[in-house]
Amino acid sequence: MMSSNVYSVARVYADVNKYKPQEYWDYEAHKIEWGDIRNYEIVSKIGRGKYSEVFEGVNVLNEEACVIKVLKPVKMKKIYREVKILKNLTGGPNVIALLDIVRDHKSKIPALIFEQIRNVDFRILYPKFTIADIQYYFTQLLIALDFSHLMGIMHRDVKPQNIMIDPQNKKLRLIDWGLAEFYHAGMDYNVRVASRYHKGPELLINLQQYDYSLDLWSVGCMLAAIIFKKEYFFRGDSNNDQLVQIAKVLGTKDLMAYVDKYGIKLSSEYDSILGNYPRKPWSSFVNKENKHLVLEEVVDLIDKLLQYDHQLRPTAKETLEHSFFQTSTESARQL
Ligand SMILES: Nc1ncnc2c1ncn2[C@@H]1O[C@H](COP(=O)(O)OP(=O)(O)OP(=O)(O)O)[C@@H](O)[C@H]1O
Repeated sequence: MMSSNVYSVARVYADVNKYKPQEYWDYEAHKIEWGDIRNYEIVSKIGRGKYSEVFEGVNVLNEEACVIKVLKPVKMKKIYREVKILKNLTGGPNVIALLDIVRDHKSKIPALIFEQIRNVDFRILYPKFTIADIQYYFTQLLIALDFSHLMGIMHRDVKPQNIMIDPQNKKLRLIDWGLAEFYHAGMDYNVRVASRYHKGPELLINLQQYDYSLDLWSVGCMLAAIIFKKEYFFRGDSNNDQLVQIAKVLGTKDLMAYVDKYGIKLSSEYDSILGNYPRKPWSSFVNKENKHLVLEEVVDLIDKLLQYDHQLRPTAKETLEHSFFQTSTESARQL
């Protein structure tokens, strides 16, 4: 919904959809061209998400492996949105490629056919990362995000589970565009997006005019988790507690300044739980296990990404230009 009170607009790519033809972003008008379901066979089950069941499959025409994402019954509008966004982004760097869309004759249940990535689970992969691996894979992720933002699309669910990495081929693909949305300046968006540990403060304070910078918060959460060797960096046990966990690190004072800057009134549910937390220095997270990863430059980048104020976070492109990605492991200094 377009708001009559515009209080926040993206610093970059704010007008891209304004200059694209309506059929680019008007996903409800999109007509799906259905492929032939007989071209695909299920091989085995890989995963189950909130919105789908995912299988490894094969294209029987060319014997090529693929992934079959069978959608659970949700609003057709959400399916149209995911398909339109995938069609707009397929072929872009490090974005999962949508190969076909089919549906079951009887049930009419749709399935999306994707390229298959030989993913290694992040709980196995990330703990083994060297600084060079972190630089390489975050570069690949940021390239995908900058491309998607340039195309007027926020992902809104960046998290390890949605980043497929095939370490043998050093291939990274950003998947699951099911929560992604077109950005229109001045639009009020639903804050019930992203998964809890990667939700930006804007979502938790109910600031609806958020933008691409939401994805950079999630990137910051992932980077901090890997560098400081925690499975998740902010781990709340409810949405409200998620903001408390953030405030325990970034402090309550800056949170209040953020809320005031955009004229947001904090929900009274926070009154009793937010406390008066001081800012924690990043050095307090350093320990024996992680200190070889905690370089000055990467801490500076984490500090810039994990800012309450979404407008102050670096963009995907600015992040790519950060000195961390120019640092060689030999010359780097630990914090
Ligand atoms: N192209 C792919 N290659 C390899 N594995 C994939 C691919 N696409 C999906 N998967 C696997 O299937 C899981 C679920 O896929 P996806 O995230 O698209 O579905 P979802 O229903 O939206 O999930 P969620 O509810 O977790 O957001 C992924 O986390 C991943 O493990």
